[in-house]
Amino acid sequence: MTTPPDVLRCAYTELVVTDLAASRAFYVDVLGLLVTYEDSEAIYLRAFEEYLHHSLVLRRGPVPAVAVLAYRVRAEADLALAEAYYRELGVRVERRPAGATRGIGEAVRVQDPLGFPVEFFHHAEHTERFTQRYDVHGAGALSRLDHFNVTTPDVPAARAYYEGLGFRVSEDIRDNEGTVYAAWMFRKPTVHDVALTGGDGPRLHHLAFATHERHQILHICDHLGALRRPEMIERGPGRHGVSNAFYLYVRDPDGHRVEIYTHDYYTGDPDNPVISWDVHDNQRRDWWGNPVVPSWYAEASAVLDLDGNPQPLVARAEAREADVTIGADGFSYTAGEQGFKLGQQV
Ligand SMILES: O=S(=O)(O)c1ccc(O)c(O)c1
Ligand SMILES: [Fe+2]
Repeated sequence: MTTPPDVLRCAYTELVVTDLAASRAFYVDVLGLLVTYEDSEAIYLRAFEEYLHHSLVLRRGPVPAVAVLAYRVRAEADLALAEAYYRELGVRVERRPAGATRGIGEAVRVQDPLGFPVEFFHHAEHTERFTQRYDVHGAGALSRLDHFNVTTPDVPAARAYYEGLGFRVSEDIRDNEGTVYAAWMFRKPTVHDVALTGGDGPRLHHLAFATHERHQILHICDHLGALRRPEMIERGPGRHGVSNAFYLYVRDPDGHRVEIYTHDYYTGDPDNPVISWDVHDNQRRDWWGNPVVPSWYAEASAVLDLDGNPQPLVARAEAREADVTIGADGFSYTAGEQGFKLGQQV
């Protein structure tokens, strides 16, 4: 294989939304993202610590979907490496001129081997960084985009593909028979830039923004309560087992899933130990043992191909986590000195 591009981190995604005003109310008024630019067709958003033009684009369209998952690369020269790497993989590759996406320089956009629309860019327009603009921060104050979580049928194959791009595994979920249900992979020195969730795919399971404080996550819950929109809270707040992050999952007006996430850990040393969880460990997905709601396993966002058409799904052939943990997490167990403790039954 040719040399892969030097990926720095996950950088932005573009979501197709059916009601731009309703989405603006959710991402700006509730989640507190900053508007870098907006017009009648699209809104370009960033979080408080971000100085590139955007980390999220909302584009008005007829069907909710994901138009691109974009990674920033270290230098402009990495674009040629990306182009050669993906041409050697035999997938569709497009060069995009600067400005093809507002605020983004020249880019390489591909349909990756897993079926996802993925873009690599270096140059992007700089804008004001609001790190200390506490006069503007709401109580929810998202600081930066943290990761993508993608649903894909074959987790080991997806892991090998991302390892080819220089990503490393921080944690995974597997069973004693060797089935891998999920894996977390990183370029920036945190738990992940991308997580691989075993399931029918390609789909986007969620995008995640980081906050600095747990109280900011709690405020978002209180804010949704005040709007009488508790149904937008899908899972959490809680403490993850994998990643150790404090988390909340909310669903936007189109059902796109957004995680708000804080307190994971540093992974930057070359000997960072991989943590493997037993799929039956009732604390893997919620450290307090709370069950995972069935919709969290079942639902995810469609992704578009490079022509803007929804990608057909490939069914997962191996066991599904929601099946092997009976219900959401009923009859799971947590092994320990006291023997097995059964998880909550749904
Ligand atoms: O539910 S898990 O603890 O496996 C988990 C860990 C980290 C994440 O970002 C996530 O979405 C889910
Ligand atoms: Fe996540």
